[in-house]
Order: sequence, then structure tokens, then C-alpha cells
Amino acid sequence: MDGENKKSWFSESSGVMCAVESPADQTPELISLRPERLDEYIGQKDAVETLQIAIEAALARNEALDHTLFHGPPGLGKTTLAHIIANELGSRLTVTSGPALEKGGDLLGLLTHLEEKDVLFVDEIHRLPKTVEELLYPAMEDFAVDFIFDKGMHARSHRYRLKNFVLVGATTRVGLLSAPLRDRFGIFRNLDFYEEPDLIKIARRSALLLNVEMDNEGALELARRSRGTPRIVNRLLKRVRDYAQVRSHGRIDKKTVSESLALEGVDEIGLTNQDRRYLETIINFYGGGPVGIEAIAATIQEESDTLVDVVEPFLLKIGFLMRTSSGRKASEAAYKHLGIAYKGQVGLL
Ligand SMILES: Nc1ncnc2c1ncn2[C@@H]1O[C@H](COP(=O)(O)OP(=O)(O)OP(=O)(O)O)[C@@H](O)[C@H]1O
Repeated sequence: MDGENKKSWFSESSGVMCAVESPADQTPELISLRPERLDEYIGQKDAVETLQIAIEAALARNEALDHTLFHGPPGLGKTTLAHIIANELGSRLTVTSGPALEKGGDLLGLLTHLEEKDVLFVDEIHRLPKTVEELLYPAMEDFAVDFIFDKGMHARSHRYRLKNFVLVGATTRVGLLSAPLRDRFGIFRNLDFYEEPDLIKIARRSALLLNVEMDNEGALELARRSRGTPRIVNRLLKRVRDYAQVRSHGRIDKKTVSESLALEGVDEIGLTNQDRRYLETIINFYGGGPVGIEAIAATIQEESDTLVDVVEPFLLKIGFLMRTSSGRKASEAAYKHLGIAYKGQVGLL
């Protein structure tokens, strides 16, 4: 395959779109803010150390890395780590996602194209259809897939050997993964929200790459408003950069961050209009809760999956939300932040 253009690849048989990248030919505009090596990756110390050891050992033994699963809220760096793993191994990366693999043939098309030690990244792996997931079991465990010909008493099976590839899975809902799939991952890491010092480092690194000047207070203010999430740091940084360029002197400081993010509806602790609407719904419509997620979703006309994956994890992390067996409840801290008088638990009034 040397010398061939390996940037993208389509499974013609199944029509599944996927991207294949080798370390040398990743599209620069897509990954410009993305760390490419483990030593550039900021934070998540335990996960990084586990990977460092596993990758070094696999390279020394000239073996494929164990299959690896990353779980945690969106935007914390799961996809970035999949790219880094491929870079560190010097392997090609094939990118797909659970919902894109509708039929067994879609997955087979990908698996049979993988070379020795290639990395297959499956995002949203919890959304793989059951039939496709079952094909993955022997592929992960024995590096083989079984084709069944004919039916009933004439049924015959043929085992097709695959190259020793590395599966990297990512999910925001680890609880939805079946036990057989979960158990086939040798490395299993949770990514948690980032602490302020790491978010500041990410903001500084991205500002440097975007060639924009930012002072210490500006970086701190941006970090505080980024919901512990690198993707949000980068997104807000681009908005602040625009604002600084057009309305200010081009330099990012505390004032430009506060003013520009106020326009975006992002408050001083990073809550967005959507977060506030979610909390206000629980408090104003449902007396503070407990209330079921479907009722909240219907009231604010949002997908319940979006609320569970995107909105709730950070509100739970900062203690504004409680998930009880009878439903969601807003905490006293949430009332205080929103400036609403707290009357204690409804049931106790
Ligand atoms: N540790 C990190 N250091 C620096 N930048 C990071 C780090 N983690 C993530 N980023 C930045 O945040 C962006 C989002 O990361 P990424 O796409 O890997 O998140 P994700 O967890 O895979 O999210 P999703 O599951 O929603 O795709 C990346 O483009 C990258 O620039």
C-alpha cells in the first residue's frame, strides 16, 4: 500500500463511509488543534500512563496493542486518543461509528481491509446493532470472522483469518455496552472532566496554534467557562478570538472573554442557555423534582439522549443535579446559581 493515497476510503459493497489515515497524511485542517502524540496530550494522567506503558510494551514485543475502550462525556479527547494511539504505533487509522455500521457486511468490509496492527476506531460503539456486535466478538478475540453459507442442514461455516488489528472503541454510555463486548477490551479507561490547570494549558496551547495573543487572566477565564471540556475550550476560544479581533485590540484578556461569552450565553461557570433552561424546567415546572428525563425533554423540546449525554454529566459533576431512583432533582446550589429562592424538598413542605 506504500505510496498510495490513504486519506479516505469507501466500502463500495456496503456504501459505508470511513476514513483511513496514516500518521503522515492526516488532514491538517481537521486536526490542527488536536495533539498528535501522547506527550502533547494534556491531563488524564492515569489514562495516559496506562497507554504509554501498553504502547511501549506492544512495540517492544512487536505485537498489536490490546483492544482499548474509552468512555466518558463528549469532547474530552476520546477520538484524539485514538489518533494518538495510531500515531504512536506508526499504524494506519480507520475511523467509523456504531450507527454507520448498519449491517454485518459493513463491518466485514472494514475488517478485511485492515493490515497488521492497524487501528480501527469505532465511535459511539454502544450504538452498534446487535448482529454487527456479535461479528466483532470472534474478530476481537481470535482475529477471525465466520462466514455462514446456506441454511438449515446444509449450513456450512468458513473461518476467515484477519490481521492482528487494534480496536479502539469510544462511548458516552458505558452502561449500555453488553458484558461480552466490554469484556473483550484489554484496556478500559474512563475520561473525566478536566481540572482548571489542564484547561488553562489547553487554552494556551490552542491560542499558540491559532496565533492569537492571550494573557494569564484571559486563559483562566476561558478555562472557568469551558465546562471541564477541551472541545469547549477550543470552540469558545475561536469565538473570543473573533470578538477580540473585531471589537477589541486583537488580544485576549479577561474582559474580552467575559464580554464575548456573555454574547454566546455562556455564564461565569460555563453554563449555557440550554443548561439553564434544563435546570429552570425542573425547578419552575416540576417543583425542583424529582422528575423523569422524558418529561423534562418533552417540556423543553429536546432529545432525551442529548440531555443525558451533553447536559447532565457536567451538572452532576458540579453538584447542581441529583439523579435519584424517582427522577432528576435540582440541588440547592442550582437554585442559588440561578437566583431562585430555595424552599427545601417539596415532599417535606
Ligand atoms: N488532552 C487534550 N489536550 C489538548 N487538546 C485536547 C485534549 N483532548 C481533547 N482535545 C481537543 O478537544 C477536541 C475534542 O476532542 P475529541 O474529538 O477527541 O473528543 P471526544 O471525547 O472524542 O468527543 P466525542 O466523543 O464527542 O467525539 C479535539 O479537537 C482536541 O483539539
